[in-house]
Amino acid sequence: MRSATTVPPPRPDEDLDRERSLAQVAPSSPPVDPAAAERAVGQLLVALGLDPGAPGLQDTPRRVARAYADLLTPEPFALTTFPNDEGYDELVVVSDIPFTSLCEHHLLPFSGVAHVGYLPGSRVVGLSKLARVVEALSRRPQVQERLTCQVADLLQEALDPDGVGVVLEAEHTCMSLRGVRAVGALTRTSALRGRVRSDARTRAEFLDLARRSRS
Ligand SMILES: Nc1nc2c(ncn2[C@@H]2O[C@H](COP(=O)(O)OP(=O)(O)OP(=O)(O)O)[C@@H](O)[C@H]2O)c(=O)[nH]1
Ligand SMILES: [Zn+2]
Repeated sequence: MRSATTVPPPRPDEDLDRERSLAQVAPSSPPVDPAAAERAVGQLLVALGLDPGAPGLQDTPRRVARAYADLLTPEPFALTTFPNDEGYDELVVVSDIPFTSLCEHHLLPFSGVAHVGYLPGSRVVGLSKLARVVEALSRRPQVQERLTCQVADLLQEALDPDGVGVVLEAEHTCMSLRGVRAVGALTRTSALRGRVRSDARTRAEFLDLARRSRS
């Protein structure tokens, strides 16, 4: 049986608990105010010594406001799960999930790939939803460590699997385009939960699968 909102086993009060925990980990942010954002970008141009009336810059406030609205607006989705009828009890790993997030210190993008795996309990999750979780949590001001933990915690809470593993590899443009200008420097973070963390064999297997990714 397909389920778009809940994870087993079905206990009457449990569905509500899980939905609540999902909302806590991934709360929807207030909507962007496009007109206010556009005005603010216009003021920023002036403060930076630029002429917002110059031919090439006339539409820039609107474009920049829309670009940031895009980067900060996650696409809603349902975390569809299915009963684990086959009793599948090995790791499921989706690797090389591309993502882009916004560094909360500079509001510059950091981007790379995520490797997300879990050890199923009584339900399995739709594979695309692993990528959607990464995407949804990326579209907010972040630091890479928090994003990594939020992906792991959301899956652990919503799916109640035997374990979760998340590895993120990203390049931060705040560190490559400006400042120290360390072009190509890659930051790797990981968050392991349940048996993926506590069981040495499972942990090693997950990290090996994540390492064997294309990147
Ligand atoms: N831990 C962590 N640090 C980050 C992340 N994104 C950016 N930073 C760092 O946040 C720090 C902010 O440091 P500040 O000294 O306040 O800012 P800054 O003067 O612009 O620093 P520089 O980048 O060194 O020029 C920098 O070291 C960034 O590299 C992240 O995802 N995780
Ligand atoms: Zn930054």
